[in-house]
Amino acid sequence: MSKFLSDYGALLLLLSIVGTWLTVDFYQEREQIIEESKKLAINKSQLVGSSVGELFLVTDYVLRDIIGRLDVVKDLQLTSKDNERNIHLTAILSEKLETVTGLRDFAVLDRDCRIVATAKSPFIGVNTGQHFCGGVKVSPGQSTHIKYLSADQSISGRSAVLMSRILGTADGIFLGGVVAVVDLALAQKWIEAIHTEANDVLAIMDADGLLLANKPAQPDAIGKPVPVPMAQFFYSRINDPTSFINNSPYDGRRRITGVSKVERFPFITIVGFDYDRVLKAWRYRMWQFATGFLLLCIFAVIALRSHHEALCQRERMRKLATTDALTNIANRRHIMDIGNREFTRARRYTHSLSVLMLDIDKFKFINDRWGHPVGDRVIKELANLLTITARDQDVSGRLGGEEFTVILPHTDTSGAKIIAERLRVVVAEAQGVNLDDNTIVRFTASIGVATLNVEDTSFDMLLQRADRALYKAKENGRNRVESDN
Ligand SMILES: Nc1nc2c(ncn2[C@@H]2O[C@H](COP(=O)(O)OP(=O)(O)OP(=O)(O)O)[C@@H](O)[C@H]2O)c(=O)[nH]1
Repeated sequence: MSKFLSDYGALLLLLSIVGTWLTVDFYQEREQIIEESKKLAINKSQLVGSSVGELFLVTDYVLRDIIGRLDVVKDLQLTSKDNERNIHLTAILSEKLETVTGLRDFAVLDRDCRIVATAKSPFIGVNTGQHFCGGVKVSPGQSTHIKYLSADQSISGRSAVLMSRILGTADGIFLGGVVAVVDLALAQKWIEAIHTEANDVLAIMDADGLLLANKPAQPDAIGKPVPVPMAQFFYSRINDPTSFINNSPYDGRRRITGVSKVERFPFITIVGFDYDRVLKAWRYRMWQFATGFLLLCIFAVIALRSHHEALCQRERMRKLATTDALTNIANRRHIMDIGNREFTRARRYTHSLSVLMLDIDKFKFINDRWGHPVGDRVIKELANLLTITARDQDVSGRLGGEEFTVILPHTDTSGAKIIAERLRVVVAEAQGVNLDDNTIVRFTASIGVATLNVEDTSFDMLLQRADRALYKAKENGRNRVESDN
């Protein structure tokens, strides 16, 4: 596994970088979509607000117009007996009522807040009991007041928004005024006509936090306080339009909500976009990418694993083909390949090249005395000694039986003899092979040395000369080094 990681770590790292980059990119895109939706929700709430404002602006103009036509002394002290003036006033109010859609009635109030004339309703003489009545100080000159009236507060028994334009003296004494009764059903109808996507919401709230109209319609909630978190955006607490993500207090759905004040009038408009719908396309794309990326990762890991397996298999085959099974050093074919390559190179670049031929002395005796398995152990031990004694650039191999060779690149005769002698000593002085009965089988080796000369036409020839030198070493008493040069 660790080899797999080290071989393919770069690719896996690249995959994790791409994965991280995709995650960050998707996260940023999601944030951007939410931010844009927040802005859009604010814009839409302002748009709704400006339409609401327009309705009240028109009403306000009409109220101003009516108040301009009033005779403060006569009209605001009118009694039901003053029939002629009453008819005249009713005519004005009725005519004006025609000009604005969504108004239920107009009423003129006297200084005691009693209705002295109306366009339609029969409530003459009734005290409206508005908040500016009852001797409280009002603004000097004309001022506008808006108030939601629930069905049980209303003299008509129907909920409405009262828009009043009143007159005050310079000392703030209420002189009377005109009231427009705005039909909330119209606001509800009007808000329902605004296009919304599935699960989006629209709402209008008054300055006291009461719900005036909403989409989808919830008649039971109209005129009641809006629950948190919308309620925290009561008129007096916000100035600038604001947006947030919340779970609706009505249906529990998560929404991106924009809230803004209606300009000049005490209303708040709320627009909520369904969170899931806003992010639907993004989520779809994210899952597409995530699935694609996951499949790519799985595919990459499978492909890399099989590639890795193939490489390991090839490496195993190569080792099997080039390594001697008993000793784990180069086998005859491999050492001959290396020898041929070194021979060509030495010839071409006129380097020196030497070979050693080793043979365990009296090996037949070892086999006969202790058996073949012990003989094998001796062969393995010699291979081990060769490996640890040879220099990095030297290559040892087993030619067969108890015969070994060591190829010494860039090594002349004297150097080769020194190495051979060192090897001979190492073998002769080695611990030997320790048997179960504590018998120690020691052994020696004879070594033939040959160094490349001009007459050698192949590596094989060089090896034959080393073999001749080995034969000489055997003849001269074994456990010795002889050279053919
Ligand atoms: N245990 C074991 N013996 C082997 C292997 N290959 C060859 N032999 C034996 O090695 C012995 C080689 O002996 P010889 O070539 O006669 O020479 P020697 O006894 O080593 O005598 P000198 O080389 O003259 O010192 C033979 O008995 C072979 O059977 C092997 O892989 N394992």
